[in-house]
Amino acid sequence: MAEAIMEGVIKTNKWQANLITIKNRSNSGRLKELQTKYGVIPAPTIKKAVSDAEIIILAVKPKDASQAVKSLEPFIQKEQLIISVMAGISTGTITEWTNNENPVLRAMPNTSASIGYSATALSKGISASDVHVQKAVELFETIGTVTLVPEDKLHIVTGLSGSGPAYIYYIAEAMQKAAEELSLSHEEAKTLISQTLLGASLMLKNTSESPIELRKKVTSPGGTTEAGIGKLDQYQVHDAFIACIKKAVRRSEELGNIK
Ligand SMILES: NC(=O)C1=CN([C@@H]2O[C@H](COP(=O)(O)OP(=O)(O)OC[C@H]3O[C@@H](n4cnc5c(N)ncnc54)[C@H](OP(=O)(O)O)[C@@H]3O)[C@@H](O)[C@H]2O)C=CC1
Ligand SMILES: O=C(O)[C@@H]1CCC=N1
Repeated sequence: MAEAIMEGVIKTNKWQANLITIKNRSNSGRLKELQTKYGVIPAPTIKKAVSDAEIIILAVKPKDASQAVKSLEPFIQKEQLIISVMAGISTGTITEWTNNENPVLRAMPNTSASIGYSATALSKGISASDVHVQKAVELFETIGTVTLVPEDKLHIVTGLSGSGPAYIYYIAEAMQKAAEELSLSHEEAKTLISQTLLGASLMLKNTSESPIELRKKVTSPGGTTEAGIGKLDQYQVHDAFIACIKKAVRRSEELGNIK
């Protein structure tokens, strides 16, 4: 996720790559690769990574979060803005782990950040001000849209739009498999599927019509769409998607209980 954010941000030319410092746990080859690809600067130590930063972005897996965030504690300076993209983990927990009163915000972007199309939601912790929120909005608007939500809604956002690209890729995988089984070439199928998803997405975004209205327009009585959707209904795909999102939301809540 950190790569998707840095790729998107650098592409806009609003943020210089050589002002972005990166640090991971142990994979130095990966840091070198990112340096070569984007011109960002690997930090040899956590101290170096943190000390001069205006904004610290936390993007480790929730299972590693406690150890990673606590390791920053000795080096964090007053006024540094901390932004976490970690699923589930609250601003309150991050404040506890860093043992200071620094402003903490949470962002839930998605991997479409790498091409400037993230749907990011932002929430602020109690020590963050509107000025901090504005700074984060400016940052995340370089990689897509930003929606401000109260922190207790971030679990929902995580299950919906944080994980969301994967649900769409799951559908795309099935469409691709069907097309190839039915003898379209890989490239023919890919072009048709990606443009279909893009067009449908732009229709949702740019018209005032609801998904159900748009779907009805495609569905001629007695036609192919009706036959196809009948099969989806038979497999209860609609209900399965609702269950999928609710399950992902619950998982975000569980991740938030990590100590
Ligand atoms: N992937 C996604 O679509 C999204 C992910 N997120 C959130 O982003 C976070 C990262 O997810 P993702 O990018 O998929 O995970 P990755 O496994 O790809 O990246 C995690 C990174 O954390 C580093 N790391 C682990 N422990 C430490 C530590 N103690 N100190 C410094 N660095 C450490 C790892 O370094 P090393 O490789 O050296 O171990 C690795 O570079 C998660 O919290 C997730 O919830 C949010 C929105 C979307
Ligand atoms: O799968 C995950 O836990 C992360 C959070 C949202 C998307 N990926």
